[in-house]
Amino acid sequence: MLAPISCNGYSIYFNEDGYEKLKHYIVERNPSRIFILTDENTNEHCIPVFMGKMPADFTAEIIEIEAGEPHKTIATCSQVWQVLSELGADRKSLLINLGGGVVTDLGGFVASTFMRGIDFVNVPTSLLAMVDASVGGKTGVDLGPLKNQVGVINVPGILIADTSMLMTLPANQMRSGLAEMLKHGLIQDRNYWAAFRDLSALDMNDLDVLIRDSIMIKNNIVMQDPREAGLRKSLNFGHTLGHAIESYFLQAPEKDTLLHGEAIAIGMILETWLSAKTRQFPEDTLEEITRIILSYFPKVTIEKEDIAPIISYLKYDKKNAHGHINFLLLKDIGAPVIDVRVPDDLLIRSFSYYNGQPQTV
Ligand SMILES: O=C(O)C(=O)C[C@@H](O)[C@H](O)[C@H](O)COP(=O)(O)O
Repeated sequence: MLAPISCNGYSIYFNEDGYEKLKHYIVERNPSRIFILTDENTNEHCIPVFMGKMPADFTAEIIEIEAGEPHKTIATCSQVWQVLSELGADRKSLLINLGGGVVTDLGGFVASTFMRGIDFVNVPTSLLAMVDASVGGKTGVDLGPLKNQVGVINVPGILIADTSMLMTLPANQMRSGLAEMLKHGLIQDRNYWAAFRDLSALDMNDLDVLIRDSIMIKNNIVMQDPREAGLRKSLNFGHTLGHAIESYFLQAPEKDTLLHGEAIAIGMILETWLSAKTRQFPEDTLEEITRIILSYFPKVTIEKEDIAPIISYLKYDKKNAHGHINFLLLKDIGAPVIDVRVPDDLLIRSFSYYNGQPQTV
C-alpha cells in the first residue's frame, strides 16, 4: 500500500485506501447533497469504477460536461452553477470532481465559488490530473485560448489517486501526463528523471511508485510556496512557451489542437535550449533531454510563420510582471532559476533548434 501524502490542509490517498477515507470523510462532513462532476468520457469509463468501490447505498447526482480543453470556460461553469442551483445544492453540498484536468480545474473553481464555496473532493482519472492538475490547489478556466486566466487557489477536502482509473486512458493522454512527470524530474530530481530514460524497462508496479513520487515532488514545492511567490514558479518549467504553443494551436483552425502535455513537451525542449544559451545549462544534458522527450513525443510541425504569433501569446503569461516576460529556466537538472528575461532573437532561435532535431517514430 502506498502511504498517504499530507498536503496543505488535505491529504492524498492512494487506490483502495482512498475510497475508505472518502467514506469516512462523507460520514464526518455529512453533506446535505452529493454531486459528481464528470465529462462524457469519464461518465462512461470511470463512474462505473468509482460506484463499484463505494457502498451500495451511496447516491449522488451526476453532472456531465463536454470533454476537452475548449470546454474549460466560464460558460461551462455557468451551466454547472445553474444545474447545482436547480438540483437544490446548498452550502453543505459536496462536489466530487471525477475526471481529467479540465474537470478537476473547472470543478474546483465551481465549488470554490458556488454560494461562496462548498466542499469538493478530487478523483483524478487521467495521468496528467493525477500527478499535476488536481494537486496543489490551482483551479480555474481558460479565457478563449488563453490558459487558466481566471481562477482561485483552493484545495479539496481529500484527493484519491486511484491508478486503476488509468486502465482505459488512451495512449496519447498517458503521454500527456508523462510530460509533467518528466518536468518534475528536470526541476527537482536527477534520479527521478533518469527513471524515464527507458520506459520499456518499467512495469505497472513501477508506474504506481513513479506517480506517487511525482506527486511528492510537486507537493513538496507547493507546501513551501502555495501562492507562487517564488519556488512554485519552477513547476511552470516548459509552460511559458508551452502554454503559448497550446493557445496558438487551440485557436488556429488549420491546426490540430495539442494536448496540454504535448505542448509542454515542446516547451521543455525550447526552454532547456534557452537555459543552455543563458544559464550555462550543460549542452550534453540538453541533447539527452531533447532525445528522450522526442522519443516519447513525435515532432510537431511548427512553421516559420507560426513563431511570431506564438511568441505574441507570451504577454498573457501569469508569471509576467511590470511588462516583463519571466521565464523559469534551469542551471542544471534539479537547479531551477526563476524570473529570467530572454531576448526575442533567442526565442526565435529556440524554435530553429527544435525544428532542426531529427524526427522520432
Ligand atoms: O501547479 C503549478 O504551480 C503549476 O504551474 C503546474 C503546471 O504544470 C500546471 O499546468 C498549471 O495548471 C499551470 O499553471 P499556470 O499558473 O501556468 O496556469
